[in-house]
Amino acid sequence: MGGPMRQSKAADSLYDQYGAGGPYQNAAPGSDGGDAGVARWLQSAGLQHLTSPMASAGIDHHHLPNMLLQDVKGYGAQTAEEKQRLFNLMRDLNFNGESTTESYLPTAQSLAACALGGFYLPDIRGDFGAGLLDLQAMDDTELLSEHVIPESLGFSPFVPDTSGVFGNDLDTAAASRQQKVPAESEFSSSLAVNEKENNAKENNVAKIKVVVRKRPLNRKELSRKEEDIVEVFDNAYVTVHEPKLKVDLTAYIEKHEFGFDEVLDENVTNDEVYRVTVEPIIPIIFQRTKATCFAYGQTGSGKTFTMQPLPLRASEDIFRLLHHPSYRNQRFKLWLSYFEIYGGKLYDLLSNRKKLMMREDGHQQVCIVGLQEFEVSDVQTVKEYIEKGNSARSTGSTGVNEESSRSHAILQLVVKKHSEVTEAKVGKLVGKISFIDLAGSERGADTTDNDRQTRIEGAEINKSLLALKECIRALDHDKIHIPFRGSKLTEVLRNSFVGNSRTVMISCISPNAGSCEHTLNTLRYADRVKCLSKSGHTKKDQTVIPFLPTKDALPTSFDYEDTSSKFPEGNGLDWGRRSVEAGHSNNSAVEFNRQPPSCTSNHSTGREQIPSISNTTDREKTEMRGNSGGPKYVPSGTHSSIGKEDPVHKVSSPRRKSSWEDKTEIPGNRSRKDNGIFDASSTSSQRQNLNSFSTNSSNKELGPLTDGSLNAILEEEEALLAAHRKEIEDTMETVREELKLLSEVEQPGSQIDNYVTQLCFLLSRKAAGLVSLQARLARFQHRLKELEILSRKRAPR
Ligand SMILES: Nc1ncnc2c1ncn2[C@@H]1O[C@H](COP(=O)(O)OP(=O)(O)OP(=O)(O)O)[C@@H](O)[C@H]1O
Repeated sequence: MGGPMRQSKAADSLYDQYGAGGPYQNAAPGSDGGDAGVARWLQSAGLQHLTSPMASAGIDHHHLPNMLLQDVKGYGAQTAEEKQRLFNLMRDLNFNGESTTESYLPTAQSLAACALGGFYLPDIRGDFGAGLLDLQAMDDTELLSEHVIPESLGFSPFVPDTSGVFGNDLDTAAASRQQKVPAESEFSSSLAVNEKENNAKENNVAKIKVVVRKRPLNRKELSRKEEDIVEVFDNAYVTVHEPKLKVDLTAYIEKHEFGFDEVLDENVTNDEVYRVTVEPIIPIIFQRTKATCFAYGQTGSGKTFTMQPLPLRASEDIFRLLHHPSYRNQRFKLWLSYFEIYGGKLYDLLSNRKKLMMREDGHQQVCIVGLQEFEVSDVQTVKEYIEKGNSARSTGSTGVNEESSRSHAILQLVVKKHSEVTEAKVGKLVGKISFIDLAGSERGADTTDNDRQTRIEGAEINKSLLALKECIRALDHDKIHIPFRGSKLTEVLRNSFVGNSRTVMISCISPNAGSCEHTLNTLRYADRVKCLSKSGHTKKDQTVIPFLPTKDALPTSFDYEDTSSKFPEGNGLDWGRRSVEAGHSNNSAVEFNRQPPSCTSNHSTGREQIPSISNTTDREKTEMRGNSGGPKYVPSGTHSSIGKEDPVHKVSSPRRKSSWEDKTEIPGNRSRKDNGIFDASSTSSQRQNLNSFSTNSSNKELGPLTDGSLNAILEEEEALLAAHRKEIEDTMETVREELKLLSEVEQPGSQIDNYVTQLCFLLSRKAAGLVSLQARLARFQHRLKELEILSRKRAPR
């Protein structure tokens, strides 16, 4: 990288300026101009005030590195800007005079000093050599440690071009930069601009962004005349009007308000979703960032609908950047992989669902052994891989969604830098983005319903969603310990979360009254992710304002009259408290009134600024309405949904999800409920489970199917299968030996005694193997029974 050519060119140009022909003729490094020369260098960098302490120690350019140690020695560069100038100066020295003596290598001390001062300049790193000043690489061994030409970053098509050199060939720009040494004022101002740009880039993309997307009412909901109870306003707030019944059967509305970074209503297109979620992250993927975008929400709320277009859009923009003059000479390539986590196990969706193993290397880097990565160089290929992967996903049918995801699907786009000579596969990670389509959040309910397999699936999903939330929260609080080991999902994502990371959570919600409880749970989950965030603003589920119906209102009807003006906030809360005291059994009201004050008081309005890059995308818009085939939004009717339970969640056996196109509603799902398969008890037990996702949820609320027992059962299952496989192999080996023995004994003159002894040995071996497998099987059966008893204890029928 950079290579001797570049250095000698730079050295020549610097020598022209500082040495032979330049204004500082006597100051050529290594020359006897020595002290005066160093003083002039410092002056040229606006650091003349640093010369006096040096003078007493005898000025020598070898002392320059020590000047970074002001924290230790009490002199030298004091501010980040001074340090930056000093570094630039030393870099220039390195190009020029130092080549005649020894190269400057920063000492551990100077590095530490930089770290202490919070000083990190990516554009300096490369000039000192690969990774030498790469402080980020210290806690992130996986990332690229080679020099990525930094100048390019300012010219990203995603960042407004203020430099005026956008579009110039990189080499030309670099060469002109090397030849031109700016005058002092120019130097300082360009430095300031760079610093500002870097800060702006950092700040524009929040570390964690929580976005809510509401889908329109679907055909089935419309035909049932379900109410739309979700109201979005100001693109940042969402109100859920929860229909409720009092003990005397009069209807009222509880209003729950939340605020997030973005709230997208039912009219928002997938294109706009991309713009506010993933698009701002793409340029920083090229700046050694690992990003994660995931969709969370109940089944049928639109996670897959939302997630599926995103990787394709992202790859379009990544390709655009790869071909941009800034990057096209960098030998960057894009790689794609797609796998799913199903029942705590990993499967490669692009490799016939090959089972994958997760391993941790010595540097605690998680490797997915056997995962196929494919190099992609155009959008069409990306699309084909995504379609292939989608068709291999495990899905089942729920009452809400005919093709419901039963797994977490993870699609990763990885930018790697390849060296000139090595084979194709080898490349250093520059940055990556993972897209995760999570399984339906209500799957935790499956821990007590359905068959055993579905319960285990549900428990695993439940556990992983809680673990994910815990990890995100820990990350946002810069906690040292991130509980990655909480689940397979978080373990797999570990690499994406450490170091320079960005996370976008898209919470998908359904608008219909029947999904109210799930919608609230989703919003509370999202709120928990953001609520305690020091960077996040969250207008919390802040009021419980009962709508008291007029006398002639039917007990089962409600409307959306905004009661906040009639009832001051305090009244709502008081009412809520009274309802608890009066033994009101509604969990939501109780839950709400237990909200920690820290959350409810956090009403900051500061929203993150997402740089607008819409002028850079002239792609066809994918309209959510119209060409998507999805249902059109229709204003809610007046028919009541109070008392209706949430649609069914029974799942069918796994099938493949054949979705690239939108899916259509299957009316048949409803009749299953009508047939009485899904009775009230199942719904109430679901509700019981759903409460474990509530605001105050913690892992212990998962009940008996939590970490210990679930992990144990999954491990035992794994061990049983492995033992069975080994038993088959051993048996086959024994059978081969038996066949050989038989053929030998049939030979004329064979020893029958020998045959008897050997057969005896082989049969005992076979029997021992079978007994051992039977014992393991019995143990496993026992564990399953225990699990079943625990589940039933938890949700008595
Ligand atoms: N914003 C939207 N606009 C139009 N249709 C939508 C929207 N969101 C979802 N849909 C439609 O709703 C149905 C369910 O969506 P989807 O499969 O994305 O749900 P999901 O949350 O992924 O469910 P599961 O967790 O069960 O997989 C699909 O037919 C989809 O086309």
